[in-house]
Amino acid sequence: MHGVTLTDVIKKYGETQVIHGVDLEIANGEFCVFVGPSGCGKSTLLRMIAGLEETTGGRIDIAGTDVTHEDPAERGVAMVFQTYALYPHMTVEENMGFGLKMNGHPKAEIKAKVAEASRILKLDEYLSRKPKALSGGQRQRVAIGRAIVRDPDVFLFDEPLSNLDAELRVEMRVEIAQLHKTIGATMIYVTHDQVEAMTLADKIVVLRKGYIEQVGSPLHLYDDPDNKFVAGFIGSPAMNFLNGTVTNAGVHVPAIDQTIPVTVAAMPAEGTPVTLGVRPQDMEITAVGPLTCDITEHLGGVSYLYLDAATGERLVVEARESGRNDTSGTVGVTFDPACAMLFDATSEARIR
Ligand SMILES: Nc1ncnc2c1ncn2[C@@H]1O[C@H](COP(=O)(O)OP(=O)(O)OP(=O)(O)O)[C@@H](O)[C@H]1O
Repeated sequence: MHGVTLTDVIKKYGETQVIHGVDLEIANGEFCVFVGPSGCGKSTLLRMIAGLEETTGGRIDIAGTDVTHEDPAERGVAMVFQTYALYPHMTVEENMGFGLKMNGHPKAEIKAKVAEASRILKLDEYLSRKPKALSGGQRQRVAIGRAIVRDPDVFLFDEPLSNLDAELRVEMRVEIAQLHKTIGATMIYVTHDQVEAMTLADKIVVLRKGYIEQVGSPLHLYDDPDNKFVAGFIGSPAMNFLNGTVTNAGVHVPAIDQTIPVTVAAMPAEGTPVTLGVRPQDMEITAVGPLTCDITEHLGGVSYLYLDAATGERLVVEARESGRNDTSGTVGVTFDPACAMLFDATSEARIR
């Protein structure tokens, strides 16, 4: 396999360990997204693959070669950063070709490679402009172009869209997906935006506190999360979690004053506290129940209803916009018990 392999990779800053023995295989040509909350170690792991951070323990292989202690330039990777770091006094064309020029590549070859990158990224009409005469999205395309001309085995992206406004983010997200389709290279992409992760990734790696929580395709993580953390992180709005207790009829959930006939193979003993998880999309509002509607957000096609329970727990329900989501007074919720997931109240592991 000629992708990227991490074997028991560890990072320490002095006495502080921030990456705790990560094992991961990224196949050749795969689009892999590292996702997780701030401080979970995504950027550190990416920078270790790039060779910008020293690896304290374990091994990193790229394209079949152990690169753990190689210089960044020897690894066959190209990185695109959040800040584009373009040279302000150079044109787009010069910016894209600069790395190759420094490495002594012949002029004709540089011109051809820049032309090819410019064609892929639709930058032809901007080649003679300076960065200050470009929009944020165009600048980021130049930064990507600078990576493309180096023809790397692996592209590394560190939150490349986080400086762009919402509309441009969506546009560039689609362009990056197209780029991956066009050139088919292995790409590793760091973001804390789960929508970016869901839409771009072949494979998502969910990180938390320097550990991998779960690895899988976007839909696999959405449909079959291993624990409450992954279930809550993947999916928007986030999954609802409610406290419950196992009874002989299923799981009693005080917040909604219902016993849900959940069937899992490994049902804990009666009386065991558990957490019940149901996605906002899987719930429906009913006319009668113990929940108070706090706020309704109308998004056009759908609306989100924020409900308060007497237990202090909150729920979000996604409703199809009908123009008559009358939510004055109290309401209830209903859902197919087959949609509900159960988690251990203490360890937060999924109970299947
Ligand atoms: N030079 C350093 N010295 C000590 N600790 C560090 C250093 N750099 C990063 N860390 C710690 O390593 C952990 C991982 O940081 P990292 O930047 O990789 O997180 P991240 O997931 O990329 O977060 P963010 O989304 O906020 O960028 C954090 O707890 C951070 O405080």
